[in-house]
Amino acid sequence: MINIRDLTKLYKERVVVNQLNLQIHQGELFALLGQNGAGKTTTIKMLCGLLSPTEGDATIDGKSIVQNTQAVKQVINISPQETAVAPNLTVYENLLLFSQIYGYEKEKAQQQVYDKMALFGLTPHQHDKAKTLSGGYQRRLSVAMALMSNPKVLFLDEPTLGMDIRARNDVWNILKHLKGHVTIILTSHYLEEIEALADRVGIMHHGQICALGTIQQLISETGKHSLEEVFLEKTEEALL
Ligand SMILES: Nc1ncnc2c1ncn2[C@@H]1O[C@H](COP(=O)(O)OP(=O)(O)OP(=O)(O)O)[C@@H](O)[C@H]1O
Repeated sequence: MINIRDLTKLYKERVVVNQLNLQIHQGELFALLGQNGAGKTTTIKMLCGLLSPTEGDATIDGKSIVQNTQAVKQVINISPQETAVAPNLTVYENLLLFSQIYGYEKEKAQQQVYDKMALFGLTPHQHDKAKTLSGGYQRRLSVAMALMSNPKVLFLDEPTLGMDIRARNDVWNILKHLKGHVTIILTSHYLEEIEALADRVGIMHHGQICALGTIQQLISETGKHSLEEVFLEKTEEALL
């Protein structure tokens, strides 16, 4: 579904993503894990067509992110780190706007909005302006909006940042429902989130994937006891 080949990004002379090679399968929930600055968001932005790679390419559903960015944008969607809701529109209006942007007829659009509000527990807040929602509810709305286009591939950059335990649990349950139907690439610093959701994990360090596999594989390959121990070993810096 996603085939990344030698994907590279330089900011001035600084290499931020370094000849990344990775395949992500259809319907898989793939977690990208890495320290601050490892290159996760930059990778996601390139895959979404928001940033041009310096070198390399990737195909999504057979379409090149370099040659065919518009076609890629038709099959993907993203819930970015910075929540992308229109602050002065209500929950209902935000969702309806997105549904209509994606070209759904009014009746179909309204039905989609009601479905997504129910799925995300947003119905009681449908008349609230987005700016009055708590951070956790804004994230829920942002993820719901990303699903309005019924994407084949969904990128979620730290989807549960700032959510309380129940809100996080609700989003996890939604993502578990989507697994197998939508290919999901998720970044998160919460290891328990990755343990709960991910089919496979890629640990990113200095712009490269330094470990790849299921959590069980990573644990048994390294002889460690937990994903946290694996992560700490793989991202350890040499002491000067
Ligand atoms: N527009 C930019 N210009 C210059 N450097 C940038 C730019 N955007 C990101 N960087 C740098 O690229 C590196 C990788 O950033 P990126 O946001 O991809 O990391 P990340 O793994 O997503 O980190 P985090 O976990 O903190 O979100 C960082 O050192 C960052 O400072």
